[in-house]
Amino acid sequence: MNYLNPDLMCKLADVSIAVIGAGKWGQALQFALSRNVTCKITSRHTKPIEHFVSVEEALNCEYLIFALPAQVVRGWLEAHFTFHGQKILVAAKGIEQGSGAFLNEIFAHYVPKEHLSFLSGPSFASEVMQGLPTAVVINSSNEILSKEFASFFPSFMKTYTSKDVIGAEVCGAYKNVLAIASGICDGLKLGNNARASLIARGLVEMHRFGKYFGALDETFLGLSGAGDLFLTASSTLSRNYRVGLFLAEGKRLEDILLALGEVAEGVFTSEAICELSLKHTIYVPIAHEIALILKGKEPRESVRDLLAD
Ligand SMILES: NC(=O)C1=CN([C@@H]2O[C@H](COP(=O)(O)OP(=O)(O)OC[C@H]3O[C@@H](n4cnc5c(N)ncnc54)[C@H](O)[C@@H]3O)[C@@H](O)[C@H]2O)C=CC1
Ligand SMILES: O=C(CO)COP(=O)(O)O
Repeated sequence: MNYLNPDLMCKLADVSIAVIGAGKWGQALQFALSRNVTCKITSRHTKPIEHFVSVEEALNCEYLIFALPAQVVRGWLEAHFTFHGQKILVAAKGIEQGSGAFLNEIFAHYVPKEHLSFLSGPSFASEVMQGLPTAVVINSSNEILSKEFASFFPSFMKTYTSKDVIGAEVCGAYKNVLAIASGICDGLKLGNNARASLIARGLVEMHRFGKYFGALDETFLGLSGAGDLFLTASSTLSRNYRVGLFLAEGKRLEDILLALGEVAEGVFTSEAICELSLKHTIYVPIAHEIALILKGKEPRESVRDLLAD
């Protein structure tokens, strides 16, 4: 039961909101928000979900939550989206392959900054679907927008707000690559010392990368950075961690992704990070080795190279 004040409860009754993307995260967000508001949802394929609507009907809502894989966001916006004042919460985590574009840069072509916010923090969809305690951050240059979206979330999801959009984006995207690395470490049975060292050095690397783009130090110490990294790099609930496990076992990436049946954003973001690090001369040894492993390098060779580095 959510004990919101009566005034807010009245306002919530009138909220017009839709989730774009009915994958694991989209459905989990709809489930959570439905504690407080009537939340519509849409997807490219019709699904037997309550309040499932057409893309057109969803886009007519005042508040939109984008839970699409990061690599398809630009194409989806180009094909479907016209701005007419909607307020946006981007729930995807990733950096676009090829362009190296952050999601805030992609959305900026379609939506003014003051209508844009970004969701970050340690939040497995499967645990949100169970109503387990979760803490997330809503990041926007427009604090009023962040607080509006925060007011829609149920009491089991504690929401913080921050203005460090780029920091949240870097953390959400980079931790997926580090989760693959952690899965490889465990798949090779290198031990707890190795995994802890890898995660710690990964945090340093993610911070170095983020600082280049103007991210704030505290973001890396909080829920968006350390929180989401510790979660994703230490659990088989993480798709990215599982990709790492299976790579260490010698499975082919195509077979891993086919069997996974869900997106593993780190596979695509690792290449984007390497493209950006090359362009801006940023030292990213772990992300570099993950990109090489995804292209076929032997994981044990990468471990030797990282230890020798
Ligand atoms: N699953 C989780 O625990 C969390 C996921 N996220 C992020 O949310 C985003 C979505 O992830 P999930 O929902 O877990 O992935 P998913 O693999 O469960 O679902 C992806 C959805 O996108 C749809 N899709 C794929 N290509 C499309 C296209 N070209 N056009 C339209 N729809 C398309 C698929 O049909 C599917 O419904 C990712 O960026 C992920 O990192 C963030 C936090 C938690
Ligand atoms: O972002 C997530 C948890 O915060 C989900 O991680 P995976 O995409 O690795 O499952």
